[in-house]
Amino acid sequence: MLNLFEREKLDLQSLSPSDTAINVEGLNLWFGKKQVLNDISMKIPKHRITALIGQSGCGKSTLISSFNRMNDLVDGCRYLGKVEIDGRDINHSRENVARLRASVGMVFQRPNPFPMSIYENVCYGLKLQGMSLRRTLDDSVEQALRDAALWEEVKDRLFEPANILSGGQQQRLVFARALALQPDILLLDEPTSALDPLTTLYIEELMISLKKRCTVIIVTHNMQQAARVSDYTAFIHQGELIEYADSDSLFTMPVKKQTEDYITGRYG
Ligand SMILES: Nc1ncnc2c1ncn2[C@@H]1O[C@H](COP(=O)(O)OP(=O)(O)OP(=O)(O)O)[C@@H](O)[C@H]1O
Repeated sequence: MLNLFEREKLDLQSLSPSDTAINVEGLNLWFGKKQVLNDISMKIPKHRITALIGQSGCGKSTLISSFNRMNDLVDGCRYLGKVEIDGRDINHSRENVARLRASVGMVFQRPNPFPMSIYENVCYGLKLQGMSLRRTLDDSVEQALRDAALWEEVKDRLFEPANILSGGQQQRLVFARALALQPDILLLDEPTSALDPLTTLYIEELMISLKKRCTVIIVTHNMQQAARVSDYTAFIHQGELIEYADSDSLFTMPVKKQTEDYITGRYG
């Protein structure tokens, strides 16, 4: 059931620009004096799910946060190297960061609905973008909630506070909030680690269905999850990209010993 959108394997080394969602070239990143990312180069394919795995503190969240410049919010952060989206260097001083963050959405580990109604949560970003027509907002909210598989559960209480929802419902609400902006890329930072197994399955199916319309990048500590949902997996160790391959190969025939040790639970 989960492999509905299986496609041919792409050669990650020679991805064409039209197949590339994000092109990372020689990315180094420091928080103060501490180097957290070390010369990372990788091309992330469009309309696929790419998983980032690795020990706690290896730099996974920092790496995905460099895809929508969330690290800009951290004092003392500096970087060298390139992150290109649609051929644009997103770190260029002329980059419109608000527009970047709308097209590269992010969902975090813990559901973080805003302290407002379910409806207002979903249309928050749309209103910021200037959408004000009630009818258009209503349609967008309904569509985003349907896309996040939450509509049926909330359609009769859209104007109630979002915090009355269960944890799993709140996480789907956060997905709806990101999806309402029709992102090209969705960054998911351990999106199911606070959820029960059934809701996790729900969210995994949602991720797979999202591939049709956007590129999904997921940070996960759950190896089974990475193997189940992702097309490609990158293993990161102490800020370095150790191995990056299609998930079938990486999980069944890892090339590097460090990858094998990690996926077999010998460390981490
Ligand atoms: N805001 C920050 N200021 C300073 N150091 C930071 C900051 N955020 C992260 N770091 C450090 O950068 C390194 C990488 O952290 P990061 O959160 O990217 O790792 P991770 O692989 O996502 O870890 P986890 O799996 O535990 O979430 C860690 O050593 C962490 O302490």
